[in-house]
Amino acid sequence: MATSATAPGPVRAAGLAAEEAAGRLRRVGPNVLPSSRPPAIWRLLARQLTHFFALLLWAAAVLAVIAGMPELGVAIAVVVLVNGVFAFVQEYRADRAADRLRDLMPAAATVRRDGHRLTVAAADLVPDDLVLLEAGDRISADLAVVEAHAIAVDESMLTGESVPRRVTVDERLFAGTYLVEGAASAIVVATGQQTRLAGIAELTRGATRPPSPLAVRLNRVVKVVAAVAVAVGAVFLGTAMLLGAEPIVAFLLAIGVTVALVPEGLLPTVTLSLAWGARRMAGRNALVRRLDSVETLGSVTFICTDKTGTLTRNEMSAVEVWTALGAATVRGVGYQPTGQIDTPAANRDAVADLAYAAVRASSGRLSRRDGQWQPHGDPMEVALHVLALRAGVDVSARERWEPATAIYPFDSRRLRYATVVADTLYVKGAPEAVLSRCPAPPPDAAAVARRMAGRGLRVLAVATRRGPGLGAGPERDERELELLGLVGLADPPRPDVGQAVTVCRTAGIRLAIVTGDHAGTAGAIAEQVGLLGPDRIVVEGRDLPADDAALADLLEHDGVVVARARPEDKLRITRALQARGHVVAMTGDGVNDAPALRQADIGIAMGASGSDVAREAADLVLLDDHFATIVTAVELGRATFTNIRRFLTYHLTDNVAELAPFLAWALTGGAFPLAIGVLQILALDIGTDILPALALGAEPPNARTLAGRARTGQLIDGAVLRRVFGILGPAEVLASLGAFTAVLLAGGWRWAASPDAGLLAAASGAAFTAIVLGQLANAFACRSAVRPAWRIDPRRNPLLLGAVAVELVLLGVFLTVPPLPGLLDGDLPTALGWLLAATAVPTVLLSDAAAKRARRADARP
Ligand SMILES: Nc1ncnc2c1ncn2[C@@H]1O[C@H](COP(=O)(O)OP(=O)(O)OP(=O)(O)O)[C@@H](O)[C@H]1O
Repeated sequence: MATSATAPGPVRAAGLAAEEAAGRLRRVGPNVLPSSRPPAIWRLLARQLTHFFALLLWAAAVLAVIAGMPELGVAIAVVVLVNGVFAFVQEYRADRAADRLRDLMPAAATVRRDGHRLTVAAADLVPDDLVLLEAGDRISADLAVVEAHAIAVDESMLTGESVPRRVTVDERLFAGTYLVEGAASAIVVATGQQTRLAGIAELTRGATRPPSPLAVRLNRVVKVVAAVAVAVGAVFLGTAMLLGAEPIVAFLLAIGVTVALVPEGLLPTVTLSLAWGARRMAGRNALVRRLDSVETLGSVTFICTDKTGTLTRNEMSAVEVWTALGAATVRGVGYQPTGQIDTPAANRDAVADLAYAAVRASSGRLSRRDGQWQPHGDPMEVALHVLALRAGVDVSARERWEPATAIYPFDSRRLRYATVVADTLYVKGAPEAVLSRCPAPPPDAAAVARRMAGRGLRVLAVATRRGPGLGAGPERDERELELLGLVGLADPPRPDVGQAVTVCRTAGIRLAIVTGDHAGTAGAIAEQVGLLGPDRIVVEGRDLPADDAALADLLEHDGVVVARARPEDKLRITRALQARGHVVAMTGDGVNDAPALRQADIGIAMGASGSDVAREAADLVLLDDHFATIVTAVELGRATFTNIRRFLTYHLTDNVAELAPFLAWALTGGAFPLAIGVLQILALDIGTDILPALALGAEPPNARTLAGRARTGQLIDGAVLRRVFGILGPAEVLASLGAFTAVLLAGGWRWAASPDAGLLAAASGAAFTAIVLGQLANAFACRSAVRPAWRIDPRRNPLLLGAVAVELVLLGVFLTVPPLPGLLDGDLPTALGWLLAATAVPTVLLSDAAAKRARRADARP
């Protein structure tokens, strides 16, 4: 490994003065890329009005006007316009929601200013700032390297080259790339528009995103329904011609029917409902990076979580120290450097030496600013600094006299971190990774480490080596070590993890801990939070079964702990579970976790800790790093998925009710009059139906959301189709055609006769009213797939109450406000018509409840 270091000059080492930085920021402006201006609104709208389908409809509208049916022409035009505007508004809002999500997680950078290490917003970087980088960091400006410790950068986003490039002092690092190995400090040479990335961003702007898998699936649904609509149109055309209608009139009516039945509004409604889901998740600290992850989250069946920070608080404190001279107990509060170390006097110096060595082999520090102690970097390393201060070691002073000459940063292969200071090497790391490099470790060291881990402590071994010739790289230097002792760090479990684990178990979601930590530590924490399964399986990464099927078998025992897992183990585990049909959520925070995060159905990274590389590869970022937040996100994902099914069920039922009159008319060869016309269908589709469908998309999660297994995959499955075509649709058809026929018969109509226009309009008004009222009842029925509508508290979805109120007002308008009744061919129903139309409500509610009851009875053993 190439290692080079030149100590930065005295001015550079302290970084810019804060005042100077602020002045420069005012002069050169913030370090942001020119924002990619969204395309003009009129352009987006125009796109919705001119796609292939819309153009066909425009042509049909013109034809209709020419053929002397202006009301049909206008109606078709209204459909195109309303659908276009509707799709535009929803897409626009969903895009906005996605933008806001991005803004929630601003990029940060670590700099040195006035000699202090600070975290600043990447946008505040200015030329000549001294930036401190560690493996996993995103590079936020163009930089010149002044100090390099075995660094490599991933420049694939700029050059397409996927092999990381080794970089040494004086070379350039470019904004938008990632440091994937080592540690470095570098000076900012260009920010914002001046960076190389800005030039490239200019080129790629306007590139279109590929459609998401969900969009592809939904498009399929829309296509199937559209095909049905076209078929119905064709049957209609044939029948009309057989009955002697003029071909052009028949043709246009057929187009009208087809238009009416195609659910163009479906896709945007789904998108909006995903955006709602994403917004709710963001409100609960779960940030999805793509909208369709909302839906995938709902179908997660297996969660692999790590430990530190997710199950535990990531508030480490060194509580035990062991040296060859004896044990020590550390007492103190949080990061307060005051505290006490209980140990025999003879051991004090050994403990102090160990603590100093541990801090030197770290980069995390505690520093004092404005009278406050503040942690910087890895909380575990900060805890070691606290330990050193409690042992009475003035680390900062000694560090100033003894600067590091080489650093071998921690990586998940070596499991060690080492620093060379002149003729001394300081090392800390996982006990087995350090003890194996000590020729003569104290005989009981390994046993002590195991005992500490068994109590749930994270254990580090600290060692040193003295002598000339150091600085030749970790492989050469990290040998013949002399063990200084062990440190046990406590990191208490988060309080509400236990509950979240229980929720997962009721939701049929399997769990596993996949951690880089020691088996003893991980097993103890798993036990404490109730995650360890009844079989108490704790296995190390290297002992995992070589065969993927056997690996999946092992993990299917719920609550398995995989300790000392390497990044490649995470990738294998993900693949093996996916091959079993699991939808896998996998957490990761390190640079090397990126492949596993990409492979997982839901890759989860941490917003508070963890690397930028992992966040970039993830689908979900936990702002609070908390395991319970994963469970919340899954719950909201399921709720969103259920809502999409709810309004699909609602919408398709309406289509059945709209189709039936045409089928009845066509199948009887016109002997049974057409109960509703094309314009009435349009009034239903783009009038009364829209708001309740949207309101169903906002149904809040309920107690049942997380009870039982996830329903994966299909939005429209057998259950939805049975409900639509077997229960809800027929109930509405029965009520509407029943009302229609009864009004006709009461008005003196006989089979195969043409009813007079007034009677037909009154009967048609009754049929129309029945469908609207049936849909009203249907909206409440669709709120649950298992409970009768009247068992669900209506106040839980006030939007729906508002939506049905509007629906009723619209019904009144369509029936009474001229010229609408004349245009729609539907008059105010007669008293009998009203009465029968009103039966749609109990018909829909009761048949739905009966079906739900029957299904429940079936489900019982
Ligand atoms: N900064 C460090 N310096 C030295 N050793 C470390 C450091 N961080 C971790 N280790 C050692 O490496 C082991 C693995 O750590 P790593 O951070 O890879 O685990 P992880 O998978 O992130 O753990 P978790 O699941 O707890 O988040 C630890 O148990 C510890 O012994």
